[in-house]
Amino acid sequence: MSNDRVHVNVQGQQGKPAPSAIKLSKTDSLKKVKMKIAVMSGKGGVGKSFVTMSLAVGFALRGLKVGVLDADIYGPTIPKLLGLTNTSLYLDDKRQVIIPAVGPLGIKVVSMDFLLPSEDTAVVWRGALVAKAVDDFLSNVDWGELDALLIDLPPGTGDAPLTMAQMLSDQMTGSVIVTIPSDVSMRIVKKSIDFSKKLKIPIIGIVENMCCFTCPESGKTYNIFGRGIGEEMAKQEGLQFLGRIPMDPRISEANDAGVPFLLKYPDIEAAQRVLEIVDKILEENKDKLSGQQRKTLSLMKLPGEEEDQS
Ligand SMILES: Nc1ncnc2c1ncn2[C@@H]1O[C@H](COP(=O)(O)OP(=O)(O)OP(=O)(O)O)[C@@H](O)[C@H]1O
Repeated sequence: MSNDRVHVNVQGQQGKPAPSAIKLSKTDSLKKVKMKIAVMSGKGGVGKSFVTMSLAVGFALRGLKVGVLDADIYGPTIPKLLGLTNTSLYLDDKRQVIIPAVGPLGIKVVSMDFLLPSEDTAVVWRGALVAKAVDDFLSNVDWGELDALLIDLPPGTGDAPLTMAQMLSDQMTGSVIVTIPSDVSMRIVKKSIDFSKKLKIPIIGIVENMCCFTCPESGKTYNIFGRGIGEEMAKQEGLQFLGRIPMDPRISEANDAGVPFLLKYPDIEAAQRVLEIVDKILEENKDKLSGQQRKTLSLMKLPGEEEDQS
């Protein structure tokens, strides 16, 4: 990587700038990745990164080899959500490629967060530098063989997500659009749909996060932001509605602790909803995963104890 601020560990030596003469191309780097899914949202704070991380964990629980590219350069949160703080990327000096960090269930992760000197450092780059950093990530990371790579795009439809989506558009399998069911958010979702269409990224579907909250004491469900708006919007736009994920304090607690809630609280409703979304995406993309042996991992079992389903 050419920018001074971008440092990686070179064979364990922290802080040494990586050489710029890197050999892979974007196409090479992603060649062995079967499904490339961009996760986007029209506005910040709707849980896009949480959904990205949960889909990654869900795919891994289904036996897929998974990677996550945290392209949310200005607010990278994937490492935190996967308990990968204080982790660095490594450069394979011989092959001149970046080796992703490895999180729970073997999920490979590359994030700008690994390259910042501290958690509180703000990235203040303009679009061109951001594009360069993401291009470096896309071209120089050795993802190896992956069934699914999830790309957490920056929120909105401005300069940063546009630059990244443009760079990726010819490579993408599709996009997943995340929203909350408020009227305001749904108006903004229309922009994401338009954005994806203009960039010719096929839209896999819409996920409604924080759809509702069920009070543990009364069992009563409250639709805090609104009801059914995501599904309605999907219908109007002729898109697949992938599902809704409830709000649950155990999710934020697990997120803050850096433990995927799917692993910590596998039997809560939100976990079932996420796995339903995962299964819909897998069903829709089964042609890309052909040859992949489908596994079902019981959430009550530890990873590795799963049984193959033929
Ligand atoms: N279903 C949920 N239940 C409880 N908490 C949630 C849920 N979804 C997300 N959160 C919490 O909401 C906050 C925002 O989530 P997240 O960082 O994923 O949003 P984002 O859309 O990626 O934000 P930005 O786009 O601004 O980076 C986090 O603290 C996360 O733990």
